[in-house]
Amino acid sequence: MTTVGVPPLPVRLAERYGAGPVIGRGVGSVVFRAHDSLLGRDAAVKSFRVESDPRAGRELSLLARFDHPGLVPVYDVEEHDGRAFVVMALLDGGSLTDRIAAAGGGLGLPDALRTAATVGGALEHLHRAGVTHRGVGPANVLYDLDGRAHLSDFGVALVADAPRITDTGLTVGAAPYLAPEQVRGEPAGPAADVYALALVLIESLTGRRAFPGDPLSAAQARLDRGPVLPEGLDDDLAGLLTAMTAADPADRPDAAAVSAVLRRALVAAEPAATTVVAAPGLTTGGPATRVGVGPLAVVGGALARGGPVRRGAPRATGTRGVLVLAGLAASAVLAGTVAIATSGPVAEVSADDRPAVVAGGATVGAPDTQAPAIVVPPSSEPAPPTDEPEDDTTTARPPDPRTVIPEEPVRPVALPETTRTTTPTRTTPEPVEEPEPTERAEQPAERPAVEPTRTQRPGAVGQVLNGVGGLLGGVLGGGR
Ligand SMILES: Nc1ncnc2c1ncn2[C@@H]1O[C@H](COP(=O)(O)OP(=O)(O)OP(=O)(O)O)[C@@H](O)[C@H]1O
Repeated sequence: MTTVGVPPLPVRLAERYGAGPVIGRGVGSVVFRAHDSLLGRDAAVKSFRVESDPRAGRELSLLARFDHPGLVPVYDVEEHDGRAFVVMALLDGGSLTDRIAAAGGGLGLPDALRTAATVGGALEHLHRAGVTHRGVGPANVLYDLDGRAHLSDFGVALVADAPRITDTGLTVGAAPYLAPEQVRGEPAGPAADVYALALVLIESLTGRRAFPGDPLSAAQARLDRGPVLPEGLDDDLAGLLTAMTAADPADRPDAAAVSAVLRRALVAAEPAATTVVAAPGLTTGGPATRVGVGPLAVVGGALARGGPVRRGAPRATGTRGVLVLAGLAASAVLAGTVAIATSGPVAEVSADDRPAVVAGGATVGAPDTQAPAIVVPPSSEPAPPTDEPEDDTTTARPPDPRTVIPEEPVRPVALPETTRTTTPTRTTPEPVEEPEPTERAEQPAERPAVEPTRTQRPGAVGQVLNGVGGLLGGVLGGGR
């Protein structure tokens, strides 16, 4: 068995785990297969560099305390010689990225909701423990062989919370899923995870990024407007996605409220899967039919019934946004990942406008008070594609036994006052027939179901982007 590129396991782990081949690589990390000789099962080991610091070990040991069905189970951890080793369950079912790619035009509504509800529950668990994930994205949603979704990489988020460990090569956010406040370089709390989950759900439903295009224009777009929602969504789901992607993090529902609504939407959608074929962009095929999730009884302006939500309200862009985006450009964010890394000077900024991009490419200070650092990742080889069974969501089938059916009656979900008073802005006339795409970058295989009609104005950020765009050439990838 070849173990090329696998860092040597610390003695204690080596006594129990036999290292196997590399499964994949992230930004500054390697994941490899291992065999647990004690329990006679395979596992996955993720290794990444951390400060050689007693705190690293202590922070890592907290990982194994997280126990939630929506999180990747962590079996063991150790810090040795400046490297962290996280032994976790081997999830051989591929990632949500793989599933979306295999489905071609988006997952069916039940499948998309099931995954989103699971991730929402995992986020609720993490947030209650005071941990913000900061890396929510399809690549970090892994499936076991029974098809259950698990949010991975939460350990990295935890370790990244330790200021002294943050100076190392840890990923703190996947560019395509960053919330506006992260793009602007403002503190990123749990609301950023909620925002990212909304983008993940939209992508799951449509098969396309909510903000397509290269990382720079995608970053700029989310400062200007909300995402375009999939066509045919029930008003409740559209309202939920609108609330989750509110420009102001304080206006977003928390993960608990989100997962409650998603679970109920899933319960309503499951039986529908036996009879309803969704509209284009929501399933892999079939005649267009409106997709509903049933009466969710969600209160609050953004979530209440009352007409489909199509947003696109212009958003103010501050100086920080300019600086962070400039950092994004200048640092050539390979594979669309915004990362803290160990090498490469990037940019220097004033303390007043600190987007957490500092010379040397490392971030200083607690991530909760800093923006993602922008650097060239030391290693970002794409993980090999994983064979993933394609979901046939158009096939009639009984309700999925994995669905969590809440026993309590449907209850209103309280949202922040500010959310309730949010007035969604329509940007798309209804009904939409054969809309002409307005965003041409990163062309999807098929025409988006709904396109914004608002023309983006470059503004300050755009000017910066225009200025640095030439430097980038074809370096920037599409992100994870
Ligand atoms: N528990 C696991 N079981 C099976 N495969 C895994 C597991 N954890 C990660 N992988 C796979 O290993 C590869 C690298 O994962 P890793 O978490 O290091 O990178 P990433 O999440 O893509 O990026 P980053 O860590 O930089 O955010 C990915 O293809 C991922 O699907």
